[in-house]
Amino acid sequence: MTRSLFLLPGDGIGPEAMAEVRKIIAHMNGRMNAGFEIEEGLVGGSAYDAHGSAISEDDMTKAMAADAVLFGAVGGPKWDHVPYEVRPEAGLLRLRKDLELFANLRPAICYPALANASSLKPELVEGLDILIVRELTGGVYFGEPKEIVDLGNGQKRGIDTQVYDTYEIERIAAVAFELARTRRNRVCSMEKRNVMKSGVLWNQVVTETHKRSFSDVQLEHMLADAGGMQLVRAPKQFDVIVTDNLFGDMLSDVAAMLTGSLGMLPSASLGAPDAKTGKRKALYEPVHGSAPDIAGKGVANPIAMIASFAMCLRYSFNMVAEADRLEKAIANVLDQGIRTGDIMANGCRQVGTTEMGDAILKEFSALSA
Ligand SMILES: NC(=O)c1ccc[n+]([C@@H]2O[C@H](COP(=O)([O-])OP(=O)(O)OC[C@H]3O[C@@H](n4cnc5c(N)ncnc54)[C@H](O)[C@@H]3O)[C@@H](O)[C@H]2O)c1
Ligand SMILES: CC(C)[C@H](C(=O)O)[C@@H](O)C(=O)O
Ligand SMILES: [Mg+2]
Repeated sequence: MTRSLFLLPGDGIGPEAMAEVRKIIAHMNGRMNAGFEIEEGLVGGSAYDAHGSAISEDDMTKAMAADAVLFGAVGGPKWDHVPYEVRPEAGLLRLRKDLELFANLRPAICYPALANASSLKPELVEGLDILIVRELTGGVYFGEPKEIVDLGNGQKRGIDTQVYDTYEIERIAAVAFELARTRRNRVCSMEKRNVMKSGVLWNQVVTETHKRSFSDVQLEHMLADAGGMQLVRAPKQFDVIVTDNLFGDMLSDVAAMLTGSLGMLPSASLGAPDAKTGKRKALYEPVHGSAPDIAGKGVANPIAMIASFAMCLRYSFNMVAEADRLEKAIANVLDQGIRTGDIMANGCRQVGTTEMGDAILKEFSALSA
């Protein structure tokens, strides 16, 4: 059996973190006969430097054809002044849109060993396990018009448009409710119906979807600004949070700090299952960016990238035992007091990206023996 993976390491710390996943894949192919077939492409600034666009048509075709895409990170100051249409982030947005990856799962789990690394008091985050389900192909990210117009009087107007159709809200709500059933059975939907028409519709459609098909799940609605406040006041009150593209972007960065560092948060971006094969397009990416401030220094935390690969094993290949073991390996390494700089604490041993990756691979290998 072959399993095709398309790797897009990207820019900054993306390639550094991806190198650690590549080692795990090689181990799984060698020792477990996993049959991963890897191809690699360029995305973001590195693609722009090579051919003037944020992703080539050839690489888009490969991403479309692969069983799963693993994505590092894109962006950085070097490309701050390239045209907006070909900026590094445009490559990621095109992948999400063209592969129709509408459901972005962003779990925020506080590993017991990291309760002290969070900016919140340890008792607020100990045992935290929440899942942000972010709508990923709609809203203000993609709505038209999206432009800067010259008003002719020395003024310009920047316009972004928030748009949501019923079906887009229904399908993301259904994903959240289904996932809640496998967890603690609670969903909190966040929007701003007090100021946004799209928020009014979001609230109505989530309520109707719940009533129609998921009334066994507990549903709560919260205004997104209050939701942000509640996330830092008492984060453990949440199980699954479902929200739109922009609120989901912001709230997941907030949730990242509950877990200790942006370097800890993985994500899975999933499409709808194919009607015939049941297979879904999928891209796995850490929540963090290219971290220009630490890129090239070999100090980045590779855990978000490795945990994204664990999500890939679970959601794209149904390799649930392997995914569990990889996550357990991460937890064990943290328990041993091994830390990258972003999660460093007193009495722990600080290591670089490669050593952290090696330690996780060693533990994973031991757990798999
Ligand atoms: N998915 C993506 O590719 C993605 C996501 C977010 C931001 N970006 C892009 O990345 C660039 C930088 O953005 P930013 O600085 O706002 O966000 P960032 O996530 O790159 O960095 C924010 C802070 O977190 C730290 N950090 C992030 N990941 C880390 C890791 N794995 N280990 C240790 N520390 C880590 C960084 O050092 C930095 O101090 C921008 O061009 C932005 O558009 C890309
Ligand atoms: C890089 C950027 C386009 C992206 C987003 O805004 O969705 C990032 O911040 C994320 O969280 O994945
Ligand atoms: Mg973000």
